[in-house]
Amino acid sequence: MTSSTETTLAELERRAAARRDRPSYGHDALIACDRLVRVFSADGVEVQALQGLDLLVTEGELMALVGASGSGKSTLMNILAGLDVPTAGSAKVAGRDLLAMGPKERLGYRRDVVGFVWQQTARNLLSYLTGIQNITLPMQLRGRGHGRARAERADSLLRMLEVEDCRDRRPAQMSGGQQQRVAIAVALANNPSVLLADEPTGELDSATGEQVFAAFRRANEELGTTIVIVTHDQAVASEVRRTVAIRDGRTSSEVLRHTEVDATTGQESQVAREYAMLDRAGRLQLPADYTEALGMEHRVMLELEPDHIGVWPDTTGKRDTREERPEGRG
Ligand SMILES: Nc1ncnc2c1ncn2[C@@H]1O[C@H](COP(=O)(O)OP(=O)(O)OP(=O)(O)O)[C@@H](O)[C@H]1O
Repeated sequence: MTSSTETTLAELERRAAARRDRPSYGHDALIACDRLVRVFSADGVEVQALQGLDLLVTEGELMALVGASGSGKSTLMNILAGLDVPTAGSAKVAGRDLLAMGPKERLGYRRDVVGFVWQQTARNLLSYLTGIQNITLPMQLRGRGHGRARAERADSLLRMLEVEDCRDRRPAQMSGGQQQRVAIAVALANNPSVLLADEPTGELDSATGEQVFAAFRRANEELGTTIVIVTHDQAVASEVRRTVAIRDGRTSSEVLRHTEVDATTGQESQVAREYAMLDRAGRLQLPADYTEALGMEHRVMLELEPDHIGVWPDTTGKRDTREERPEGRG
């Protein structure tokens, strides 16, 4: 064996060891979806609702999920809510493996780990119970604490979300926005690690939607609850620090926002930047308007630069065609 081969072997061993010791994907995330797949079969036709979706959400985040109709948002939310099981891949929430849970664990997961708020208010609240009864019910079902402690927690949630006046009213006696804020209190009753909301402002006018979003923000800031909101509402999507877009069952891009303070004037401004997603296999989805603008399809040329990677349209085929084209034809 030559010395250069020995070096190569030693180097390979070193790399293999480094790979083994590397922390697993999403080890420090509260929600970790890894190559998540969900296939539905209906009338012999298969629909791939999720096609290898990767998503990491850190504890304490308040983030939005956006995407065209049919892109897979609700499918993902149902999986995270423990209501549906993925076909393949992995999904972990607060250390629970959503593919490995049995029916009993799944029930416990839905009761203790996640809370949800749906678009349809009727799905969130029981019509024959008052606000406070709706909020204490999940605590009662969990069987922890005494009546007074439960009522105290419910009252503090009603106060925090500014709907104390709905305490003794039934849902029909509340406005749509109040119903959604009481629904947030119900979802928070058992102090879940994650609060999931699917189009929670979908049926509300923009001013009311803003109040409901403010209630989510308060829950996130005061209780530290991690919140994922699926929304078509641009106002909601632009007010969170992180918006993840789903396209064709995969996360396709992300917008991150932060506040910058002008050093001279001291004025604050919101800065938003869009990122493309690089999956674990190194695949990158380029925005369709970029690839179309440069006529990129099938193949692109890549070049590694010290601080970036250049992507160029592949001109080989075009040049060949031009060269082969008989004279006088274009
Ligand atoms: N139970 C099901 N059986 C068959 N196909 C389904 C089922 N649920 C969802 N799908 C299909 O999976 C794809 C993703 O649907 P999903 O509801 O997750 O999209 P979405 O992004 O939430 O859309 P919307 O914004 O309209 O709610 C769609 O093509 C949908 O028709």
